[in-house]
Amino acid sequence: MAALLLRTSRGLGACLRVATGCPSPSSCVVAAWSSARWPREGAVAWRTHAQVRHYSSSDKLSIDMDDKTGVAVLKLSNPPVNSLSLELLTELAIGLDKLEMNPSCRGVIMTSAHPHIFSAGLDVSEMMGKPTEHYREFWRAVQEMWLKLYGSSLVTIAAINGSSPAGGCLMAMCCDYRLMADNPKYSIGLNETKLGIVAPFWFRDTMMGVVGTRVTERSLQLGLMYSPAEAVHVGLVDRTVPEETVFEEARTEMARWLKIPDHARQITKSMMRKTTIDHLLAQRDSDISNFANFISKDSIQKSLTAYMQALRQPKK
Ligand SMILES: CCCCCCC/C=C/C(=O)SCCNC(=O)CCNC(=O)[C@H](O)C(C)(C)COP(=O)(O)OP(=O)(O)OC[C@H]1O[C@@H](n2cnc3c(N)ncnc32)[C@H](O)[C@@H]1OP(=O)(O)O
Repeated sequence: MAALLLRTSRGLGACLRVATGCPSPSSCVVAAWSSARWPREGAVAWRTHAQVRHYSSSDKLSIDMDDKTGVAVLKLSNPPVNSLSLELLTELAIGLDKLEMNPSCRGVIMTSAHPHIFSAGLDVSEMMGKPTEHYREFWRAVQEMWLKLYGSSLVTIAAINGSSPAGGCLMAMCCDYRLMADNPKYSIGLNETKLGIVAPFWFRDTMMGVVGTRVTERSLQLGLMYSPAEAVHVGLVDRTVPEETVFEEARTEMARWLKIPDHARQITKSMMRKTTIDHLLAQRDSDISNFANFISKDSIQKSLTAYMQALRQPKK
């Protein structure tokens, strides 16, 4: 059974389907894993160094897979602030898919190649002054990235080595465990309301799964950004570590998680996340339409413009 599960794993959906004997992807967890886009041969350059394989199809993302340990390191590398553009989101989904399909991969550490910023969240320029079709395509890519990361059957650990607002916080919350550099200058949280926009239900559900209903309600309404210490206090981050040790601590934590038999951990993870994933899958198209309608409104475009202008002002 264990071997069968491991060999057939294609994200949490397949994992629970095999475990429960459910034949129909549509009635199970993650039906939307797109095999049509997998593998994208030709777009991916492979380099081999001993047991570490590097692959990426973009300079905005690097993925190093160590066949010996079964651990991949996924580094966001989209200067200046690792904002999640359509291109980066697409590469992330493809990269996660690739790791999911790699039988020697058991865990992923997600981190940033840039010091001080984990990710600034969604690229606001993708949500401003564009045609509706672009908004639809962008939002589908945001959903896809979330489905792949939140629905991953691998152990996922966020090594948060800098600030992580909004979509950056969402990515970290999708992971199984979060370590953050203890630098008080950094902050993390879902600050959408401060931009005059509203985090959708699946952002909310992801946060509720991490910190519970009350903290989520307060955090979302006020668009709260937490310092690393505060984030630990509310449970948004599991622990803080000295800045220079974030990555090594993530490796040590990963080793702990990998001691658990994959099939048991995967089925448990799937059980915990199934309802949330199903919720988005059932409403995927209407969620895209909602986003495109909402973001196209003049009042929302004005809010985003004002927010970006304020961001460009010299910092006090
Ligand atoms: C039904 C409707 C649903 C709608 C839901 C939408 C959900 C949205 C989710 C999101 O993720 S929205 C994005 C929210 N992100 C933020 O609010 C972060 C804003 N950025 C910052 O707070 C800071 O930039 C930083 C990340 C803390 C880094 O600070 P630092 O001082 O190091 O750099 P800056 O000088 O501020 O920025 C450099 C450069 O980058 C631009 N920039 C920053 N963030 C973004 C971004 N998210 N998207 C696009 N561009 C960004 C910033 O404007 C600067 O540009 P230039 O001035 O150099 O041109």
